[in-house]
Amino acid sequence: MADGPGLAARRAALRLLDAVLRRGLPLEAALDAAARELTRGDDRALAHALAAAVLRRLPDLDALIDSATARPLPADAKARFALRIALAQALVLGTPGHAAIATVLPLVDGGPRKLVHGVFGTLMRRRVALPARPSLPGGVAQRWLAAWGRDMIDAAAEAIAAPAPIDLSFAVEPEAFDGVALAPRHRRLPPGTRVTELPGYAEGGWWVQDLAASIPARLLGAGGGRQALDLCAAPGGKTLQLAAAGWRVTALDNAPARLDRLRDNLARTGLPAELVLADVLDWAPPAPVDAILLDAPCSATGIFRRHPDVLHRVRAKDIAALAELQGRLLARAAGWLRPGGILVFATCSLEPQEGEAHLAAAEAAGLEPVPVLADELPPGILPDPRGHVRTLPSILADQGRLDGFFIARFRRAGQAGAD
Ligand SMILES: C[S@@+](CC[C@H](N)C(=O)[O-])C[C@H]1O[C@@H](n2cnc3c(N)ncnc32)[C@H](O)[C@@H]1O
Repeated sequence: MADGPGLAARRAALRLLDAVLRRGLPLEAALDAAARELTRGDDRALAHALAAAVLRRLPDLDALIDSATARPLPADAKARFALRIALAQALVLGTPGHAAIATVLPLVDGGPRKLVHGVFGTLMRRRVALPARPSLPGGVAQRWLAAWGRDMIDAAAEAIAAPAPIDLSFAVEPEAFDGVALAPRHRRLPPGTRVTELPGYAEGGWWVQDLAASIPARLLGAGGGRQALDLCAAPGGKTLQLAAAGWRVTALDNAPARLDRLRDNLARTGLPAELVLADVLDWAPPAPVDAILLDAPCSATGIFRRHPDVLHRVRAKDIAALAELQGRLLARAAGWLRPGGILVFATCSLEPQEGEAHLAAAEAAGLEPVPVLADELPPGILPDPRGHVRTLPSILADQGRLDGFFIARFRRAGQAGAD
C-alpha cells in the first residue's frame, strides 16, 4: 500500500516514542534520527507534536487503552504505541476519529491491525475523554507528593497538559516589545510563538529563557568588569545574561556540540565571553575568581513542561547519580573562589536531592549562605525562609507558571580582597 499523507510523520512519532520510552533517550536528542526520512519541516513538527502530546498524557491514555482490552497489552507492544498515537490525535489534537485511526493503522500493517481498530472503535463509541487534569506518572507523583505536597502535584498536572509560554531575556530593557514583563529585561509570550519571526531575532537583543532560569544570573548582580566563571555553561542563556550585566565571563562546558551552540548564541547577540571546552572535574582556573555560576547537570525534571519526556525517563538511580556528581562539582568549584567571592548554584530539577540536600555539603566545603532577598526576585516569587530560591509550577499560576529550579547563593569565607 502506498504511504498516505502524514504517514511518514506517524512513523517518526512511533520511533520517537520508542526512543524515549524503551531506550530512555531525550525526545529532542532522538528527533534527528527518528525524523531522518522526513523531507518537509511541517512533517517533522507534526512528528514531534504527536510524540509530545502522547508523553504529556501517557498515564491517562494507557488507562483508557487498558479499559478496553481483556488483558493489558505489554508496555512495549506496537499496538499500544499505535493506540497511544491514535488516541492523542483524537482526544488531544482534535483530529476526527476516522482520520486518527486511518493514519495510524498502517503502522501495524502485517500485525495487530484488528486489535488496534477494535480498541480504538470501542473507546470512540464510549465517547471517552481525557481527565481535565492529567495524571502524572506514578513514580513522579509519589516523589513530588512527598517533597512538595498536593497543591504542587495538582499544579504540575495542570502545567503538563499544554505547552508552556515562551519567555525572552533581553540584554537591555526593551523600549517597545509585545508580551508581559514579569521582571526587568523579560517578556512572556504565548505558547507556540515562532521566535525566529519576532523582531530583533537576527540582531540578537534577546534570547529564549524561562523566567525561573533567568534568576541564577540575576543573583550575581552587575559585574562591573569583574571576572565570573560560568561552569556548565552551554547553550549559554546564563552566559549571555552575565556578559550583558558587565561580567568578564569565562564559559566552560565539556560538550563540544553544545559549546558550538553557545558560540553561535554569542555571535548572534554580539556579547563577549571566553569559551573553554573542558571538564570541571579536570580543569582549574589560573587564579581565584570573583564569582562562579554553577548550573549543574541534573535530571531536568523541573523543565517537564517543555520536555515532557523527562518524567518518563528519569529514574531514582539517575537522580542519585546526578546528585552525587553535583556534589563533586560544587565542592571543586568552591575552592576556585577568592575569599569573599560569590557562588550561585542552580539545578533545573524538582528533586530535593538535587537541590536542598546540597546546602549542608556546601557549608562543609567552606561556603556560607548569602540569603536571597525578596526584592531581588521577580514579583510573585519569594525566597525560601532558609534563604535559597525554590521555584515550583504552582508559582505564578495565573500568569503561565514557572519551570522548577533550585537556586542557592554562597560566599567563600574570608575577607574580600585578601587573596
Ligand atoms: C543545565 S545544562 C547548562 C545550561 C546552561 N547553563 C544555560 O543556561 O544555557 C548543564 C551543562 O553542563 C555540562 N556538563 C555536564 N557535566 C560537565 C562537566 N563535568 N564539566 C563541564 N560541563 C559539564 C553539559 O554539557 C550541559 O551543557
